[in-house]
Amino acid sequence: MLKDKVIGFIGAGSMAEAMISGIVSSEIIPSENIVVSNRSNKNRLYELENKYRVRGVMKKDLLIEGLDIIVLAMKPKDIEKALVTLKDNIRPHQLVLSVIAGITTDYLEEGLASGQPVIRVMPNTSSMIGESATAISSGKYVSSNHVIDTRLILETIGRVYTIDENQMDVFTGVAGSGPAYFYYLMEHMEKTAKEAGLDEELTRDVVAQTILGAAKMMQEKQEEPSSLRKKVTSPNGTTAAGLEALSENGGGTAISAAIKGATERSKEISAEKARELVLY
Ligand SMILES: NC(=O)C1=CN([C@@H]2O[C@H](COP(=O)(O)OP(=O)(O)OC[C@H]3O[C@@H](n4cnc5c(N)ncnc54)[C@H](OP(=O)(O)O)[C@@H]3O)[C@@H](O)[C@H]2O)C=CC1
Ligand SMILES: O=C(O)[C@@H]1CCC=N1
Repeated sequence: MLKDKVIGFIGAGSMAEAMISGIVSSEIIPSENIVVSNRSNKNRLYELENKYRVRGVMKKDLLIEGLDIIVLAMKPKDIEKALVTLKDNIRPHQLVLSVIAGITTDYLEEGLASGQPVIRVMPNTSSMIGESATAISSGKYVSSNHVIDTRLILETIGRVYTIDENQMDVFTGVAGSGPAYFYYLMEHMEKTAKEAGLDEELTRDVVAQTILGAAKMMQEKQEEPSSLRKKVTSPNGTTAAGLEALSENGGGTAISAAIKGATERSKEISAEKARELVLY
């Protein structure tokens, strides 16, 4: 039973918190069965303990043996050292979920004891409110029960998609990094509206509600975005003028470039790590 399992987050940053927040509010795993750890920032562990009633433990005191599910939630640069410690303590039945961008299941399987079940996961920070778009790809040693448990956990933080691992880089570019593009867009919408005299508090709400409404229209009406866009755009109207300015200023190209840039960075991290493995 999932509620009897102990889940340990190695890494106590924004992504770990976003996932913990979603999991704790769903009560699928009791908060006393959730452990979170880092290497140096004790205050951060106190903060998470107080907010979510989980257990905060410094890395050196973390009993890996006591965990059923281990979530790797550190930056890519820190994974190599983390694997060295894990390899000595991990047991074959323990399931490893990695949310680290660019880190492949091959890399993790290589770095851990042979036959370790590993699932690569790409959530986003909307996990915090149960609205993540999360992808999963299984490694070679994962059973169907591992996938069932993983999906049950991740469904508490939003929608879950099973994809081939070769699509993980672009998924990361679209959905892992995606919220940041919308925040950037919102920053610019807010700034421009404020400069034109719209009330600041009102603007914040209006911008968020406009994006939320557009996203829900896509989900609920199951219509192509281009078709929805056309319905907003009256001939010779305000939207046509707005879209023309957007296109003239490289709006579409900029969005594609953002996704391609993030996708390439994910591929680059995988390649860097694969090279390190060869040298090791
Ligand atoms: N933020 C996001 O939107 C998303 C992030 N991700 C992925 O999640 C991962 C974490 O990102 P994010 O939360 O933003 O990063 P943060 O920098 O906020 O957090 C990283 C955490 O890892 C800890 N850490 C590093 N090495 C170790 C170790 N060996 N043992 C225990 N703790 C360790 C750090 O604390 P200390 O230094 O004290 O050890 C820190 O708490 C990244 O790999 C990223 O690719 C994936 C999807 C979305
Ligand atoms: O910026 C990053 O590398 C991480 C991965 C996806 C979102 N944040």
